[in-house]
Amino acid sequence: MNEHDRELVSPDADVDERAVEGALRPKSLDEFVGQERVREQLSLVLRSAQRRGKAPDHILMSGGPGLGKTTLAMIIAAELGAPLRITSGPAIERSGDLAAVLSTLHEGEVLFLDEIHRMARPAEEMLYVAMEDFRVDVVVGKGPGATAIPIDVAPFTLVGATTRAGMLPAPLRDRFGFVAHMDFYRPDELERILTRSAGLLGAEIDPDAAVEIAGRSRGTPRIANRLLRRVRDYAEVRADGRLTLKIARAALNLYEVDDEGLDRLDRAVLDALLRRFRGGPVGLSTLAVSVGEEPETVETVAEPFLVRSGFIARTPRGRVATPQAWSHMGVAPPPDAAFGAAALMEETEGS
Ligand SMILES: Nc1ncnc2c1ncn2[C@@H]1O[C@H](COP(=O)(O)OP(=O)(O)OP(=O)(O)O)[C@@H](O)[C@H]1O
Repeated sequence: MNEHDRELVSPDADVDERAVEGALRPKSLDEFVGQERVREQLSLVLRSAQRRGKAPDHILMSGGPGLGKTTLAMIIAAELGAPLRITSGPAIERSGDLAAVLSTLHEGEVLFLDEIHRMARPAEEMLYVAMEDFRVDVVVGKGPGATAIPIDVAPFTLVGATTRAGMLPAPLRDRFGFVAHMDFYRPDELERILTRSAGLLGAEIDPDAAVEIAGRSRGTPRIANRLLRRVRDYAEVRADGRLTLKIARAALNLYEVDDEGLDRLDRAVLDALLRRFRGGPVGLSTLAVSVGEEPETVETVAEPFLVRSGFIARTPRGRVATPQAWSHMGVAPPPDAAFGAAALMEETEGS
């Protein structure tokens, strides 16, 4: 499996793709599809702050990649009519990097800090103070002669994004006034996103083609938009440019993304688990060797979605196929296998 194959259903994006995505981003809360609860809560937070004429509380967004965190941060700034500064945890290696950003913020500015859980520890402590007291203490000198020089920070709103809210230290988490949990999208929401995106790309899409693409998009707008672009390419080269159900199916079958959104690696893992290991339990390394991949690749790339969608269960004795896996792959389970999986899952839940 090469990188290119994998990109199609990966929730992550590289720089080039992010540039393409820019054109498809909703610009206001009204245009933002789905995540109803988050939208409503956020709209209240923003409106009440505007009424009071103050910068809103700091906002934390948690959820997987490609669910719209960056898009929402841009929308927050736009709704407030405030400038937006974007940085990320990995870009802040020292507290000085953060001090440079904080000390140059303008009043009311929105600071978007992506992957906030990956920020260096000393910077994290500086951020607590800035969030609460709008001040940074810059330490000058070393050893006993070191002094902290306080610098005022203009009142700002921090919008932090993380794929792992659990990894944030409690003092940091507690300084956010509002936490938005971003969920995976329902198929009907993805259909709306696809129809809107097709319009922006200047392509005509039939409703049943949108349903088809949505079903294979793993609940993630980024993947939906990516599959849409591939189907559009196919429609332009092999047909008259219209995105019909037939074209959508043909294109996605060509790219080997099946009707559950599984790609070649996902299916290879399931196939080995079912046929070679009779549905498991089997250890991760053994399973990985049998599909010619590193255990880490199977664990981080294929497994999360297979587990999330209920094809694989992790048990103390190894990976086990669920009845859904047998039926999706069209393989008849040996008499003891399906029940073995159910029993092991119960064992896990009970333990
Ligand atoms: N609710 C939505 N409605 C319409 N389009 C959306 C929505 N959410 C995301 N998108 C689209 O999906 C793509 C990815 O969104 P975005 O970059 O905001 O995700 P992200 O959660 O910030 O991902 P990452 O964590 O990888 O940065 C963008 O093109 C965006 O326009």
